[in-house]
Amino acid sequence: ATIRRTEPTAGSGDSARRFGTQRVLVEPDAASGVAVMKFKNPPVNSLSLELLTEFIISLEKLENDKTFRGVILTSDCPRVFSAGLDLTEMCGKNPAHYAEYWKAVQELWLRLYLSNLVLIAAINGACPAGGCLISLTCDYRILADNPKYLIGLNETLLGIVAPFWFKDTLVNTIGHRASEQALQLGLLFLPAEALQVGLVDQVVPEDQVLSTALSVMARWMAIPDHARQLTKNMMRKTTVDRLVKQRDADIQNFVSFISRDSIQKSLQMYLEKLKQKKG
Ligand SMILES: CC/C=C\C/C=C\C/C=C/CCC/C=C/C(=O)SCCNC(=O)CCNC(=O)[C@H](O)C(C)(C)COP(=O)(O)OP(=O)(O)OC[C@H]1O[C@@H](n2cnc3c(N)ncnc32)[C@H](O)[C@@H]1OP(=O)(O)O
Repeated sequence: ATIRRTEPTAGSGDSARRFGTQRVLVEPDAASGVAVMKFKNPPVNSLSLELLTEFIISLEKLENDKTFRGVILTSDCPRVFSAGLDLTEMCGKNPAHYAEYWKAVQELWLRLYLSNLVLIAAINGACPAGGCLISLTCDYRILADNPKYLIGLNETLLGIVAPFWFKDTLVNTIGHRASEQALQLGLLFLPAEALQVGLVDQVVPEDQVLSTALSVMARWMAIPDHARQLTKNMMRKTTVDRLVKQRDADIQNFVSFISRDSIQKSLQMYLEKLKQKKG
């Protein structure tokens, strides 16, 4: 994917010069050092290999540009933050594809979880599974107060299992017992429930999600970067190292698990159910 620059919006000067790729729009504001990164992979921002790749490229570009200290992650698709991993990448393909795909999922999580940037999730839509994982890698989560916008790691509902580093990320956020129950039951939380269990930090009216994210960002960016980054690293490095130490084994584990006939059947049935839902 190539990074494309788009013309700055009228009268906005350089700081609003947008860039991005086909599926990841980046609206940087150099004056504040904050960029808004919007997923644009309609209809549901499913995390396809292309979106994962573009996401990693755009994140790396922002991390390498010292103008930017904070990034707000949000969706350009209505009603959905991200539907999670793209199910079509995990069924009906071959082991080599599964390995390539999973490596990209690992890479995105590794880069987000230990990012030196302040990352705030402005969750303006449904946020299941892989979408929830992305929000969990952020430093702060704001969810729109819409009962249709459920959030959680619902993998067991599909007959699959969230890998240990998904689990670790959830445990680090809501604690062990709450995670144990949420993961086994594949819980999708309503906004008020997500707030109560600590899965999100704030629930606000839908039209205030971005403005709230911008004001929270200002608070986090008031902290000296180096001290905040060292603290974030201290909090998260043990969790990250668990995957780093066994990335290849994790890929092999994913490939053998996802390739099982029973798992393939579950995923196919789940995809069919999603399509029937519309009928
Ligand atoms: C002990 C450990 C052992 C092993 C573990 C190790 C390895 C195993 C690991 C396995 C993987 C685990 C991690 C998996 C993470 C995931 O993210 S799996 C994906 C889970 N996602 C979901 O369950 C969400 C499914 N989608 C929805 O619920 C809804 O689509 C929505 C609420 C997000 C939006 O609803 P609507 O706006 O009504 O849209 P539609 O449902 O009509 O969908 C529109 C369109 O998009 C297709 N689609 C939806 N979600 C996905 C998806 N995730 N991937 C691909 N495609 C998706 C849907 O089928 C519709 O398609 P069309 O009908 O328009 O063709």
